[in-house]
Amino acid sequence: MMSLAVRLRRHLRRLLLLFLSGSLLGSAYFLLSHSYPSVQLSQSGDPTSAVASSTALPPPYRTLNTREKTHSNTHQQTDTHTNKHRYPDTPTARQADTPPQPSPDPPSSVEPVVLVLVESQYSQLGQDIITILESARYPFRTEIALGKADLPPLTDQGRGRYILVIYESLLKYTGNWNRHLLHQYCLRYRVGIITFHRANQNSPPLLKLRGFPLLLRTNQVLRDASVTSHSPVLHLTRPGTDHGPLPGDDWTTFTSNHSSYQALVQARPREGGLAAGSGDTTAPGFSLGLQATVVVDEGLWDGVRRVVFGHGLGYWLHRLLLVDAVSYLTDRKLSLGLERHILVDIDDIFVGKEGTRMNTADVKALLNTQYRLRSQITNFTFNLGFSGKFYHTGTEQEDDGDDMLLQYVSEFWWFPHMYSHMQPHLFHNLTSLLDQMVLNKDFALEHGIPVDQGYAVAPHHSGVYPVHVQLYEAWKEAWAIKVTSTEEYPHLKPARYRKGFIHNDIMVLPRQTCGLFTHTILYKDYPGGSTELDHSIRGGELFLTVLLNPISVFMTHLSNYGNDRLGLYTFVHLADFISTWTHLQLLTLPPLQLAHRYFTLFPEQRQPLWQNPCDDKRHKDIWSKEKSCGRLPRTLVIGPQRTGTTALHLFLLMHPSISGPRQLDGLSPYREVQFFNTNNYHKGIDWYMDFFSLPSNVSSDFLCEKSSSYFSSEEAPRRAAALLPKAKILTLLINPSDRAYSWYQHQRAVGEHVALRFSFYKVISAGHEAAADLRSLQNHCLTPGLYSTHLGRWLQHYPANQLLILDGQQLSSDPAAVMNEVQKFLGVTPHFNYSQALMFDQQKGCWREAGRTKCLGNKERKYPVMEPEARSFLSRYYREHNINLSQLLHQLGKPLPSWLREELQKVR
Ligand SMILES: Nc1ncnc2c1ncn2[C@@H]1O[C@H](COP(=O)(O)OS(=O)(=O)O)[C@@H](OP(=O)(O)O)[C@H]1O
Repeated sequence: MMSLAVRLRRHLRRLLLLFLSGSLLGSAYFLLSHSYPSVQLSQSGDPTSAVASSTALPPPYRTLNTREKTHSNTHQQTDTHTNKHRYPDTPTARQADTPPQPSPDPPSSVEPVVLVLVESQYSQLGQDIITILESARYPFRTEIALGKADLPPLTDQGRGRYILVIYESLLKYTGNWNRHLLHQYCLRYRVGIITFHRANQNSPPLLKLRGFPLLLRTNQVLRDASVTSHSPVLHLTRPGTDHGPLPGDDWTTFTSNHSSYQALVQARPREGGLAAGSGDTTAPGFSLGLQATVVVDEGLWDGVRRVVFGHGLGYWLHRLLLVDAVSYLTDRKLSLGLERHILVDIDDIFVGKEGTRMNTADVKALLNTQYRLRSQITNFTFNLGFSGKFYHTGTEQEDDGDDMLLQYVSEFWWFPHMYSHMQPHLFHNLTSLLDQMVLNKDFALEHGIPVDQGYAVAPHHSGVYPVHVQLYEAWKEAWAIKVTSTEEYPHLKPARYRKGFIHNDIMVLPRQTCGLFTHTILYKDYPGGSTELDHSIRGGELFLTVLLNPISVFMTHLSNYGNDRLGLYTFVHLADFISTWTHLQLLTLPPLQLAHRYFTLFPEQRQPLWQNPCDDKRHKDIWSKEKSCGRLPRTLVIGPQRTGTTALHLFLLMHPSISGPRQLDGLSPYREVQFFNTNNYHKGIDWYMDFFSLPSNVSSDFLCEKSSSYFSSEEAPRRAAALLPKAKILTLLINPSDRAYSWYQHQRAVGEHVALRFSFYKVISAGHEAAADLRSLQNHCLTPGLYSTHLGRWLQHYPANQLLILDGQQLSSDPAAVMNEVQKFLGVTPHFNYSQALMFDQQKGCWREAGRTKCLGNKERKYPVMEPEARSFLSRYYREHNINLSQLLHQLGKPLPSWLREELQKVR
């Protein structure tokens, strides 16, 4: 028998559907019938996708109560009260009796993207929100909440664009005249809202939000924040009380008489800080004498779930709760889970000046702490990195400490450093690197140190990133290394952007900072004062690092474990704080297992993205002096294929200041390096640079590389822009139909069977069911011609002024004019006179260097003209793309080539 609860739920669902369809239709009708020019509906006609920016918009669609009507005329966003009798509003009958419910079965069609509506680009709170989202790797989009009626489009063809909305300003949110559209969206897609109220000196002491059963008291001075137990928001957070004053004297607290609102955090007024009206805290969900600083609206009021903070994210507990609020309001879709892996490396074992090393008491403390930490961090084991050369080079007590470490060798994990702690990038010669490693390995074998852990670290990150290929080779050969770690990829800062990658089968894990460095040995001398370290542990940077990273590898040094034993202090207190305040399950895994886990969690990080080592001073400092960024090209000819790119490249190379790749590995001028678009990329930048000789003058001479399939490659623009952000990009366009035909004819000329078997028309018009080889040829014929798509991708990564689009037809008829344009664009000197240097060979039908006989570029092929049937098929096929291309060229302020004008005329 159907239970009452089930029947009630169904009834509510039906009511919700009725409400939704009614209000959505009503809104759509209203917006459409008033046809405000600034309100655009998406193709789906969904009113929640409206972009509303007009200041003349009507008040919200839903029935207003009397007070709201009065205020809506003046567009006043909040009511300021001192009169207790007017607080709080009684909900209208409809709201009280049948509150709309969020969809119980959320539609799957919502993008997992958070919409963040910030006050301005630079607002502190906005940046704090973004920092947390970025650190947690949650996709988000930021919009500036400008006008009172602004709302970005929320849907795209029936699909919800956002899984959660974070409004930096509660007043901007509640004061938005289109918030009913936002709420409809939230109801339909079960989307929640997080918002903050930051009071300032001008804030009235009491604020009643229009349309919400919520009263705000501002500028409160509070202490002893306690997280209430049993809140549905709590996931990572453990309830408890943070004793002591809350930072600042501008806290906002909330009271509500509606059961939808529950206190999540409550605090006591500090003496002298009690605000008027505090006696109202008898309302449901609020405790007597305590002020609610964070409240949860469970959606019983108007169907929308919210979490409202009465301060920014400067307070550590709010940062933790924000992570939980995101998880709660997205039904755990944006959630980091409870497991956190921590690996603590202790580097420089045996290295270090006398007086900064561990004695036997320190080693005992290390062992004891390791056992103690195992009760909070499963399997916790310190990972010791050693340089054998410095064994027994401390004081007598420190040498005893060395021996004690070796006595307990099996209690720890071990990894090799360089024998003499040398930086690997200084060794250009693989053999000398290997010699150093073998010395350390011999030391390890002699002292019973395990040599099979597969993990190694290089001093000062040297050679790990930027990659020193010799280091990777030597590691593999000497130690069979499979894992390393660095803080340098892609850059040291900001730390939250650090990633891993895999190169030459060695997994590189990102390393996090714990605030301890070789020189940090005394608590009292901690940079910025010892409280800095405590802040970092107690909810600050170090705590957040563990909170927001499923895997944290920390690097500490021997010197942090002698003297004050700051390393032990740090991790013991960190583990205590985490156990007190969170449900996180901490564990340690050996590096190899950890690395496998990391790349299972983040498979997209496996492939590296190489940057230019000279663009980061730290990278340059740990890059071999024998390598030079001068050996990276400054110009790329990207294609597409069959548009005259070989001729263009050879014309460029005629210029006295321009040179191309050396003819390595039998690379003829007609062969291409194809670095950015193929697996060659994984050979690393050393491989790429080996193609180029250092130009005589790095600043005025140009290295140029041409690979004509870069143009349509998905990967090439992103990779090229990461390594060569300042490069000038040259592309040649001809009619895409002719390009397709030229490719087909080229395939026939080189004896490609499928091209010989099928007519051009058969190739281009082949259906999905066609054989794979035919489809592949079709793809090569057609896809590069989707010019606007490919150009759009390059323009996502390069500014328009670094891209020159040339007319291939003109390169054929008047190359000197084109080359003059190119010279100007590149800023290359001296001016080279191509009119004199180039001659057209009538007999061969090609351009050649004056005085020489060889054709420059692929010779014009003699092949039959394209069948009219194929031409009109292709004109139709490319029609949309050609229109898009013309719009793109128009936006870029570039003239339309004649072939494009002709194609556009056909459209008409
Ligand atoms: N100066 C000049 N300007 C413009 N076009 C020229 C020039 N010289 C040769 N060609 C024609 O370019 C076609 C070959 O293009 P690519 O060199 O880009 O081919 S490839 O991608 O490197 O295979 C090839 O086209 P088809 O004639 O269709 O085969 C050549 O004729």
